[in-house]
Amino acid sequence: MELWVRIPLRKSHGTPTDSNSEYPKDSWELWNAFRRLCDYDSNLSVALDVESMLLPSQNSLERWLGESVKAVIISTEVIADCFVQTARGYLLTSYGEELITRFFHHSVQIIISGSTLHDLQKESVNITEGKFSLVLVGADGTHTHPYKPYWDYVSNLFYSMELLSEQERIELRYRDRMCTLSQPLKDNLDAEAYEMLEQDSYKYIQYKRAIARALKDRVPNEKASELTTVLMVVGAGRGPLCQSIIGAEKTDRKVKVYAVEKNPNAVVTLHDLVKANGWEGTVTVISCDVRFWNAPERADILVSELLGSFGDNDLSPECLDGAQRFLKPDGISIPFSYTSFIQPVTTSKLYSDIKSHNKHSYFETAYSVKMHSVARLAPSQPVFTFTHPNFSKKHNNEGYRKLYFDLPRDMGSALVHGFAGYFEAFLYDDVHISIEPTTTTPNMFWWFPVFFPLVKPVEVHSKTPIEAHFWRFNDSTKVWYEWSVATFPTGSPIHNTNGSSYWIDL
Ligand SMILES: C[S@@+](CC[C@H](N)C(=O)[O-])C[C@H]1O[C@@H](n2cnc3c(N)ncnc32)[C@H](O)[C@@H]1O
Repeated sequence: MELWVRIPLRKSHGTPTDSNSEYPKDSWELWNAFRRLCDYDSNLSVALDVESMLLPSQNSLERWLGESVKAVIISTEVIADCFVQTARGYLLTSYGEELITRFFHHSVQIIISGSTLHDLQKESVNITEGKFSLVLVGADGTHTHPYKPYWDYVSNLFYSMELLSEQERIELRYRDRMCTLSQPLKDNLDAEAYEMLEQDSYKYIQYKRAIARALKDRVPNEKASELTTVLMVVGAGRGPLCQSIIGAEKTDRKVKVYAVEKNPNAVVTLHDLVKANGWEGTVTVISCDVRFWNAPERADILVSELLGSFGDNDLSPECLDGAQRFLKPDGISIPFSYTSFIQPVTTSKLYSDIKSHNKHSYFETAYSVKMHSVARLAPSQPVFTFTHPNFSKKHNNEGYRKLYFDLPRDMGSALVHGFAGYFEAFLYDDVHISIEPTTTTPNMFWWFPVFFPLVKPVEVHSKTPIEAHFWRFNDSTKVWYEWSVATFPTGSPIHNTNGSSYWIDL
């Protein structure tokens, strides 16, 4: 059985609960109290009752996008308020337009309730003005159904929605589908994964830009015909970064490239690529794990793309620590720095999906997911930063961060189901790639965000910051993250202690 609870969309200012009334001022509190009593049962959803098109603040509405909202109920009276009578007839105002279209994007049903308020025979008018103009009567002056104008209102909003971009259409089938994070160090990527990876042309454009700048800075114009720059591609895959280097050769710099790759299947394709392009004199293919390779000479530039959705989670720090042995003391690493970010989110959908497995370890695992039904509760903040090369003898790749997130004041309370994770990487100078929402590289699609769930969702209030703790640990065989929330009065236990549920093999 599925139960949809009809909740009015209401939030007035002031304290969440008025002491004189049983009814909370913020109807989200009502919903939250009820589903908490039902232990966050995933068969419980919301039908939001829009009482007026004079809506609560954007921030408070935002919370509902992460909740399991199945329907939005709009009464004919509310819609009638959107018809403003003018000298030329009726015009529709844009109140509520954004709310309804945002719910359309989440496949929420719109229910029209109440009796019809427009006597269309008398009020037969043609409105063609403005964005929301509608025809209230058919060409022959009749309507097939008395609710047609209300249906027209809603469908007009639907048809005036912006079309999805090509990329959004491709990504539709990945929305809110969680996958365990790949481990390209332990496992070998298959041909399909390389195929997808290589389609992300914007990433390679940025690499090409970074490599060209680094080559020019390394060798001045007047020495371009004399000096040869040695580049090592660490984790060359099937060769697109070698192509970026050769493409960057338009800088007229002479280059010698070592392409190191540990996946024997990718190495076969890499050899073919070198042969097909006649690069034998420029590119040497090395079939080896870079951590155990003895390079015949030192490199000027290390080029790598060993980044996971959370930056360091594909163990780029550990691999590049191994590779910098053969980098010249003044050598360059592309990327030279990367940072992970987290932000607290409400996402009933992902929480229910994890809960359905009925296994504690699933709540202590990070997932890659194209988040869609999600409310981002506060701006993201940096967690771990790694810079390369790092010749300091003391450095280790463990880390700990305590972060405070403030909910917007007008948001009201919210439920945190976990954290969305992202990365931003600087390749060379200011050339960067990012999936962090405020600095994201447009049209890059290979990396989806990471989701770190919480075993029990944590309730937070706008006056109390969310206190999050993140750790990165390693031992001789693996790397893992631990995380917890210590927000008063609830908080959470530490997740994934000692990497008991989720880890990345070294
Ligand atoms: C994300 S893919 C990137 C491939 C390619 N550079 C590109 O950008 O299309 C990472 C590649 O690094 C390889 N790799 C990971 N760790 C490595 C290591 N320690 N030594 C050599 N190759 C490694 C993987 O097998 C994989 O082919």
